[in-house]
Amino acid sequence: MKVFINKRIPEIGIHMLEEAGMEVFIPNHENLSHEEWLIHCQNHDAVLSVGGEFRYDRDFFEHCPDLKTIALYSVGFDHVDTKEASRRNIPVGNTPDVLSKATSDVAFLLMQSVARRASYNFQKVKDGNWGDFDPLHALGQELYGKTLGILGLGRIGFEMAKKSQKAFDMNIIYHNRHHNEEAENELGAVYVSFEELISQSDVLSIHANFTPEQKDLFNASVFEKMKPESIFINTARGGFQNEKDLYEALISKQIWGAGLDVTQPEPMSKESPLLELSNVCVLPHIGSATIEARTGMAKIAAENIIAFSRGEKIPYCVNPEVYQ
Ligand SMILES: NC(=O)c1ccc[n+]([C@@H]2O[C@H](COP(=O)([O-])OP(=O)(O)OC[C@H]3O[C@@H](n4cnc5c(N)ncnc54)[C@H](O)[C@@H]3O)[C@@H](O)[C@H]2O)c1
Ligand SMILES: O=C(O)[C@H](O)CO
Repeated sequence: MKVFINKRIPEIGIHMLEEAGMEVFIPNHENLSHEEWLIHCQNHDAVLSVGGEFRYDRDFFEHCPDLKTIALYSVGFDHVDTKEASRRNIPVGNTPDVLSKATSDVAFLLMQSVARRASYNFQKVKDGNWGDFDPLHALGQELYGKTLGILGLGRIGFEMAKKSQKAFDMNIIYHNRHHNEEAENELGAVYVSFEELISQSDVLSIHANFTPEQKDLFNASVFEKMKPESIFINTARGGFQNEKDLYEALISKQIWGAGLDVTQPEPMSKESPLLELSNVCVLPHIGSATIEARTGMAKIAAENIIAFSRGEKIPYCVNPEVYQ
């Protein structure tokens, strides 16, 4: 099988594919145009797809009739029309679990950074403005015993809830498509409605999978129902937040602060007004950026393609209906 990888991944993944007898092609420059990417997909049996900038939609599939499988180098698959892939008998794989700890670590890091005003204080040091010990200045808030609300309590949400409870004895409430019994039994997590989630959370952290219907779910009407001391965290997808409304909510002190690993669009413009606010911390989509997670992702993506090449079901499949 001929496999196209649009960006270099940890060597282990490439090695596994080559060991299994595949011909692997990786372009020698990374910023592929849409057209270049499409041509490579047309000329290969499988694509190991890194990043979310290329969309696997109906138009894509029409242009690539010979592509047989897609192995995403991500757990999120919001850039793939999975129904269309299934209709064309194309199994699509993702990389769950191996990045749950790393990504939830980033949500946890953002929660603490915002609560203790890390961006603001770091900027002061960089500006040569260390300042005297001041009992009334740069005060953050403590997280102990507060309520963490999770939207989308799946794999990553569970890890975030677990570490927040262990570290800060936080109460966990959540809203999900279905009850998460493990979280209810192990962490005492309480299922609430979306309205209760937004009005009761001291920290609200998004860990749901993004779908187009959820675009701008967090908009002015939601922010105004949140607590004035609440912290908004998003490590899922930037499409969940209306950034203009988020900015308004922050400057009008409807909420206390925001920590984002994902923005809309990505990359965020350096002119974004959100970057001027001292109660905001933005990271450039680094949730899974650890050696361990990225290595695990490379192995899983390779396993998906190898299983496909052997005529087996791919082990991590986001469109299982393709096998029915
Ligand atoms: N920042 C990063 O680098 C990074 C890294 C990994 C994953 N992610 C994002 O995190 C997402 C979650 O990953 P996961 O492995 O935990 O997925 P998961 O499928 O285990 O969990 C997601 C949960 O969200 C729920 N859900 C979806 N929409 C919802 C809604 N509107 N309301 C309530 N619940 C909803 C689902 O039922 C599911 O239980 C991914 O889809 C991806 O977009 C980001
Ligand atoms: O969905 C994912 O896995 C991330 O966004 C990339 O690591």
